[in-house]
Amino acid sequence: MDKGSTSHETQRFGSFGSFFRRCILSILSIAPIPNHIAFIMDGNRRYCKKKNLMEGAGHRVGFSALMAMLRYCYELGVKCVTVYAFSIDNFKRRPEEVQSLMELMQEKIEGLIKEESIVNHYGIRVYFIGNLKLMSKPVRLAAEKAMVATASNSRAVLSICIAYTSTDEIVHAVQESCQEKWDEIRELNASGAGYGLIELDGNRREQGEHYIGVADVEKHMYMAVAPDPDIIIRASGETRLSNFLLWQSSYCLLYSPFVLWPEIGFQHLVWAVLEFQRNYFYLKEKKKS
Ligand SMILES: CC(C)=CCC/C(C)=C/CC/C(C)=C/COP(=O)(O)OP(=O)(O)O
Repeated sequence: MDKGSTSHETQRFGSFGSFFRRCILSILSIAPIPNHIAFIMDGNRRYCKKKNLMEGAGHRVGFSALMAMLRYCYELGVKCVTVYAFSIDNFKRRPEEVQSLMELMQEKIEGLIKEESIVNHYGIRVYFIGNLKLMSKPVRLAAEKAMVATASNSRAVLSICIAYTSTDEIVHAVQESCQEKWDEIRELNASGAGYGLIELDGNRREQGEHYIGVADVEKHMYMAVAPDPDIIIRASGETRLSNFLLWQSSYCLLYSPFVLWPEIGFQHLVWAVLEFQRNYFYLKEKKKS
């Protein structure tokens, strides 16, 4: 078991933690459980200031909070968890801060695939989502290694968004869709079938009609590895999405507890899930209409 998660939990619940948690999780399981929860881990630097810690310590405690949260989610039966770990905009921070985050990330990603890690304990397949070539080489290599090492895990999914923004994801998916269509057209023309833009998919189209549909773009999204999230939990009370899962969050519940990410706990997950359950049938109807 990940040491970080154990200490985080012990601080919160003491020795009754595990039993108490299991009771609550069983009660919650009576109603529908969200399939996919996404987290915006906001407030790590503010935590550092609040506790007078050295710069960077907040992100370390934040990682422990994440490990504990993953455990609660997977014990509850949530199949997919997504976390916003590093946005493309975060590259604008001071070089020392970016460097320190890269080092932390490399260390923690390497830790994720160790035998005793939470990932192996729960059979989690890990995906790194985003424009990975923007990350430092050691982080990119660690991320690729973790994806390969966990590729046969099938009980749950963890998507870690790094060098990610939604707008970048959408632009990338549109570009890929255009490229795919263009390749199809070229192939058809080369085969001598005499097709062109107008008759690519067998239907005649008027000029100005579009060839790229929602499904084409969706298929090329980085986040195509998971269904749309049911809940986004953003720590620190902020209600902005900050360029996170914009395409995927139309029918998703946004829950923003007034707590800094390193201080987030089991109780915040419980409230978010209760809120989801309270809105379950309403949201289901909304998705249909
Ligand atoms: C491998 C892995 C998943 C590592 C994750 C490590 C981790 C907790 C990263 C969080 C990074 C980040 C920029 C959080 C936002 O808080 P902030 O720094 O913007 O703090 P603030 O909101 O107080 O300014």
